[in-house]
Amino acid sequence: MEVTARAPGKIILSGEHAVVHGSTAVAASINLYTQVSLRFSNESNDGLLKFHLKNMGFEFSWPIERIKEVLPESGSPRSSTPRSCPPESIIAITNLVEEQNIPEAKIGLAAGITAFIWLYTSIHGCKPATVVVTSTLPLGSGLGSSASFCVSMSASLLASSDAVNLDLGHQGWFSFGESELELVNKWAFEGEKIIHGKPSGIDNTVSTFGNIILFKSGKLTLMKSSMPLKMLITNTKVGRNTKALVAGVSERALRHPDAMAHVFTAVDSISKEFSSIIQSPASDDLSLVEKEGKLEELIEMNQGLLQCMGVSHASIESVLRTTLKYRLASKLTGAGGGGCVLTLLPALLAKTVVDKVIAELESSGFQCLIAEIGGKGVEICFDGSS
Ligand SMILES: Nc1ncnc2c1ncn2[C@@H]1O[C@H](COP(=O)(O)OP(=O)(O)OP(=O)(O)O)[C@@H](O)[C@H]1O
Ligand SMILES: C[C@@](O)(CCO)CC(=O)[O-]
Ligand SMILES: [Mg+2]
Repeated sequence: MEVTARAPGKIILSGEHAVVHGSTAVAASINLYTQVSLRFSNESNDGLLKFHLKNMGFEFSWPIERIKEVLPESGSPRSSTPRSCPPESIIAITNLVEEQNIPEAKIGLAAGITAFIWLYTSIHGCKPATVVVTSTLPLGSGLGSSASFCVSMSASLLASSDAVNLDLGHQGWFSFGESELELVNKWAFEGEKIIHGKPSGIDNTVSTFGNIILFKSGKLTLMKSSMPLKMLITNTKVGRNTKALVAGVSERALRHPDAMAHVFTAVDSISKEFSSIIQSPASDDLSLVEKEGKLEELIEMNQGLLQCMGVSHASIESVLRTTLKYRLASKLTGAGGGGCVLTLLPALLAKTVVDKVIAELESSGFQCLIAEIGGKGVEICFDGSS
């Protein structure tokens, strides 16, 4: 039997970085996905754990016996009890990853492969299998590729474990029940910790549950927007690493605790106001245009505070200057330092203007897309019946 899971990427509308320090943030799923397929091999077969990154053309494999030797604890997996990877296991897994001789230019993948080995061996122990990953998300660009990788991985592993009871006769994509989703989210968070260092959990949570969410200190509230939220996403194509950016903000907060506490509080207020505006119905008191005007101001204020945290970048500033020429408000999304920028496209904005902004951004070498936001979270399907 083959089981496949797919989990969406995300945009953060307000509150990245500050959310790691306890502030409120607002995030939405987008219609770009990571997909993971898992098929167990016959015990008598080649005795390998195979891991294919299909888009990138990489095929890695480890003899099961070698994994048992390096990770003796993997003999007793506990799929229903999410566990953090202890430092000694990180060292052991790093050895397994290094044996694969990943090219230097792709060394960022090592973190994802480490998370895979931890999740696989913790949930399934030492069974031979083939795991194939495909993704339509750009990696390391702020759209939550690491979280959607960890969520789709955890979902495919759990769907084929004793921890969840599923109807194998299901046709096409279907969703887990609430308690299974919670378990997927917890395991994915353990994977994110390996990739990110100190994640807030917002990325894996929105990838698991989909929708638009309000998130604070590990707790989510599902939201419904009462207004259209059309977002232009511009990828600066400047590579960066969330772990390093998150650590940089924490170091700044240690150096200037008072000032940074005020920055985080200001972001908290911005996220709360943002969520109340998008949820409140348009009325005579506040028309759609007025609501959009307020959101634009909050977006600009949030970007200013992100710059204050030290996570903007020349490429991000360049996108902001271009969109400002068209009176459009933008902010970085995700960890910053490059990666993607969000621009609110007001509902009544003429298509000719949208086309012009996109043309100008793309002529500078950036890549634009308009994603659908707030769709479903993680889903699974059996035997390619999608
Ligand atoms: N499809 C994938 N296959 C293997 N590893 C992946 C995949 N997607 C993500 N990763 C891992 O996640 C890393 C990127 O995560 P990172 O958190 O830096 O960026 P992001 O998640 O795209 O952006 P953000 O965290 O700002 O939303 C990659 O370097 C890799 O280790
Ligand atoms: C930068 C950050 O706030 C969001 C990354 O998408 C990190 C996190 O919350 O884990
Ligand atoms: Mg990430």
